[in-house]
Amino acid sequence: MNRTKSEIIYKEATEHIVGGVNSPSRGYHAVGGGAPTVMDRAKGAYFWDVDGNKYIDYLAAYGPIVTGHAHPHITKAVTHAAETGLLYGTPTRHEVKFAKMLKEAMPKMDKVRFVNSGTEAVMTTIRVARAYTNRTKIMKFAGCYHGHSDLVLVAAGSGPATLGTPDSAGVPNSIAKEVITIPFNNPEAYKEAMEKWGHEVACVLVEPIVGNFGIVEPNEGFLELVHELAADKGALIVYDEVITAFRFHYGGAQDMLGLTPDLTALGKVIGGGLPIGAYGGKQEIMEQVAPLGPAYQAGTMAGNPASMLAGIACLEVLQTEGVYEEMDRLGTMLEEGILQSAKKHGVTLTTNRLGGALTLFFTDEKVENYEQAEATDGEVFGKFFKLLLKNGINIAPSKYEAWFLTTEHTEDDIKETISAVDKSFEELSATLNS
Ligand SMILES: Cc1ncc(COP(=O)(O)O)c(C=O)c1O
Ligand SMILES: NCC(=O)CCC(=O)O
Repeated sequence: MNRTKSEIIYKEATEHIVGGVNSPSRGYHAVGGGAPTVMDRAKGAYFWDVDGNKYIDYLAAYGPIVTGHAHPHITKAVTHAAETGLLYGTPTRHEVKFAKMLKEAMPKMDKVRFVNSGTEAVMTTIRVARAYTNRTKIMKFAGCYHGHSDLVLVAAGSGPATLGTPDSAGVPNSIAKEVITIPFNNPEAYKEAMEKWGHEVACVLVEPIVGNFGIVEPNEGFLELVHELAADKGALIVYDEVITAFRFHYGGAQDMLGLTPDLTALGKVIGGGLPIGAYGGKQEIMEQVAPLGPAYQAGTMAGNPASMLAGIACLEVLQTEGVYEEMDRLGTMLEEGILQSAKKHGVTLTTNRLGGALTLFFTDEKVENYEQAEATDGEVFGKFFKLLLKNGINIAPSKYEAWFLTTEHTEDDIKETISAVDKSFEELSATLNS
């Protein structure tokens, strides 16, 4: 595969953009280095890079592209936004329509507010929880990524983990001291931490289904315990549904799990590919937010017509009968095909999957917390990533991320992917055995 143009453009990028990328996750440092693939265009389930190579895409831009690239219904909505004014700085009908749609899909939220990224959404839920409880500490689970605001860059998995700097420089110790981090799926550690700190905790921040050290579901009863003890101690529960909302079904993980957080952060899918975030929750808590209450949050771009119209269009596509069932069917097929191929080539592999989201871990252990994900073989993952790319499959360059299916992937794409994986495993086991 010729990647010359990617290499030239990346080299030029490094001269002008710090690290050559606009988000560290996009670099190939965690997969053995080299120039990241520079993509030229995308349509449906496919990418074409600047050298003309075609890929089946499972990155889905780290989750948002659930209806595939350049979906015609979303393209039409964005075109309409461009033609009628991209940014008003005034209320619009679109934001009201979209807020109603979100609330219908996630009925446990009484009120919402739109922002521009998942980072902003989570950051604000914390501020609101602190304002409401008049407490400062927060509790989070190790390896869960909640964006790059100061408080949540402590023991953050995903991108920061691949850099080996889980605690970012520039985050003062005084802030890190406000964060209590505990292992996911560990009831004893949670009980202990709640016993010790619970009365000082403003909120417990949870990815109800983890997406940032791979896809990891909560063990039976774990989230219920998280809710119960938080309520006992007067701490709020904040669900970070930036990845999970509208990924597994039409609505949030909270509705699938039958649990009610006090506040919810949203992002990714709800923007249909444009920048977005949102947060929402119980009326009484949301009334802390300005202009009604003392917790300030604002945004020049917040609720902009383009993101609203793209988000509405994306949810309209997701309302199509059977789309989630089909992603689950194809996800199952993909997982089974990959596992069979791993077995055939003697590759040690464990998979975690929910619907159309799948993570491959190079280990024979079950992965249900960050420590276990961290212990999986990153070097083998890096080799596999490069082989897969060469064989026409694009996934995230990190062992902590998921493969995301979209409504545009077909059974033929899955078959082609399984063949590419098979070829990659064959080549991988040859290198490992040589
Ligand atoms: C669970 C979760 N929360 C928050 C974020 C931050 O969102 P953004 O990158 O839009 O700021 C991410 C993703 O990157 C995420 O996966
Ligand atoms: N799961 C982690 C991400 O989605 C991060 C994307 C980014 O920061 O570029």
